[in-house]
Amino acid sequence: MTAIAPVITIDGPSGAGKGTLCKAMAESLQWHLLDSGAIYRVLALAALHHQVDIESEEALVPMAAHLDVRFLSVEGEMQVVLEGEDVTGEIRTQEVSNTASRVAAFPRVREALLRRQRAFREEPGLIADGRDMGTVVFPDAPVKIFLDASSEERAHRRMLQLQEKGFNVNFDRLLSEIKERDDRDRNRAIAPLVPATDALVLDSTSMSIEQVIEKALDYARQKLGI
Ligand SMILES: Nc1ncnc2c1ncn2[C@@H]1O[C@H](COP(=O)(O)OP(=O)(O)O)[C@@H](O)[C@H]1O
Ligand SMILES: Nc1ccn([C@@H]2O[C@H](COP(=O)(O)OP(=O)(O)O)[C@@H](O)[C@H]2O)c(=O)n1
Repeated sequence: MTAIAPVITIDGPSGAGKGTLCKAMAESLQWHLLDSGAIYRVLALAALHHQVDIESEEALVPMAAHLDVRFLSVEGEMQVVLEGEDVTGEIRTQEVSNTASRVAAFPRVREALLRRQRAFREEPGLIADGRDMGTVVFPDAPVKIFLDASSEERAHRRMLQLQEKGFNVNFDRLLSEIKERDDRDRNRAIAPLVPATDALVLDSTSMSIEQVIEKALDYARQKLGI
């Protein structure tokens, strides 16, 4: 039997710091990176571009199955290309964030995206960022981390991040959107946002980025014996 590449899954709610941690771990270990949220975001954007009804699972499933998306690495940064167009910035807007969490609630949409996500599993290993990486997509992953933080802290982080990118954002609106999205992600019938039973739960509310990276890398190295 061929050995399959190891996976480190990082799941958690919006703004917990998953993307930041995954990028740092992928760089440190020189492993591949899967940003599964970006796939749901691209699907949401494609639906908006093509005026597909985002309430219609029927209409979304074929889009998900045939999504023409490429993830490129340009000077160490991920570039997202949808149907030949660079949509790296556009998939991070609040409208796309909210639409992504709505299309992600449909079971057959998730099913249609499973194989695409699993294809990222390649040697020497994969760092997988999302909501259901440890529970559904890679249940056999040897290292699973669930990264959390209070909703206020996450909204604050997201506000600073969006402001840095030049977006004009209101904290109260951001907080209520984050809570609404968390509720939808946590309470959906399929692949809800919940820590895997064998995940290390890390609350980053009072931790710096450096502390989170150090703790996660120590834990992963110890579990993998590397
Ligand atoms: N422990 C932390 N303390 C303070 N800010 C953080 C921390 N972790 C991440 N951030 C910042 O919060 C923002 C959201 O982080 P990100 O990695 O995009 O979260 P997620 O992928 O979970 O939505 C980024 O601007 C990031 O730099
Ligand atoms: N594995 C995943 C990843 C994202 N998603 C959905 O996609 C949305 C956007 O994911 P994201 O990881 O880019 O979101 P942020 O954490 O960056 O805010 C989430 O709110 C989820 O609804 C999902 O359902 N499953």
